[in-house]
Amino acid sequence: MIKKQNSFKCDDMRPYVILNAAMTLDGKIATKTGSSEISGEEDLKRVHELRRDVDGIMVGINTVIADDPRLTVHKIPSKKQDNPIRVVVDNKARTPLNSRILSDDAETIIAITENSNEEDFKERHQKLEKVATIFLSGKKQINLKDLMEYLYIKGIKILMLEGGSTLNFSMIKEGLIDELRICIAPMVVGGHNSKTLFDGEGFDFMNEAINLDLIKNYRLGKDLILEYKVKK
Ligand SMILES: NC(=O)C1=CN([C@@H]2O[C@H](COP(=O)(O)OP(=O)(O)OC[C@H]3O[C@@H](n4cnc5c(N)ncnc54)[C@H](OP(=O)(O)O)[C@@H]3O)[C@@H](O)[C@H]2O)C=CC1
Ligand SMILES: Nc1nc(O)c(N)c(N[C@@H]2O[C@H](COP(=O)(O)O)[C@@H](O)[C@H]2O)n1
Repeated sequence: MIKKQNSFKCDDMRPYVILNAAMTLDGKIATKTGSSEISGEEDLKRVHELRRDVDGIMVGINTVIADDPRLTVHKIPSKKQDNPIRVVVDNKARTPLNSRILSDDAETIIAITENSNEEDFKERHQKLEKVATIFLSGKKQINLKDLMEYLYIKGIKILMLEGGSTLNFSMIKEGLIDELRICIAPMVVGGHNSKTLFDGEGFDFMNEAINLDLIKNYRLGKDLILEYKVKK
């Protein structure tokens, strides 16, 4: 159980953030059509043990729309209390009301902007308010640092980030990721439009890169697991 370990701490008023993802050898986290079943059975078990051990789990809205994830602990024996609080980063309140993430398996927090020019924004906001906890922040884009502070105050001390690639890049660029646990599957799918582990706007030069320390690597079934700490 990782909750009891002291190494999962950061100095700021924010959760310790672990990015977990599965990618193909060519760095893709989904194919060009959005198909994303990458991990082998053993890796999925590892992922669900991690979900059980964290306080919260966060994804971007495009992941909710593409995958309709549950984000619960359901691949290992578990109780309802094992499910982490689910968090969606969703500027324009686009989370579909029939999403599995809104099930009563756990609390769901949807972070949306304070205002949006989008048609029906207010109406969508009001509907979501009835089925989820709403966190308001930012004018056009969620302020991720404010969101992290809010989650910390809510009691989320360890947060698992489960993608997708746009949110992954924003989080690491803002210095909000502490650790990465990456499953590399022995597969190649190609495609210049296929999502990679980090997309977003990217950096211009190598000297801007985020540097990592490899702390652990091991085989798990057919897959390779790499664990890194982000150098501060
Ligand atoms: N293999 C794996 O391990 C995983 C694969 N995936 C795959 O990733 C793909 C989705 O990734 P992607 O399309 O990049 O989308 P994301 O899931 O990263 O969602 C990105 C969206 O989040 C919203 N957002 C709000 N605030 C921010 C912020 N501050 N920074 C960044 N984004 C913000 C924006 O949407 P808006 O402005 O509209 O609100 C943005 O377009 C899917 O195909 C999914 O299957 C996902 C997770 C894991
Ligand atoms: N670790 C991992 N391996 C894969 O192969 C994946 N496709 C993902 N995807 C993430 O898991 C979500 C689905 O979760 P549920 O099983 O529905 O709870 C998906 O949305 C991605 O965040 N992860």
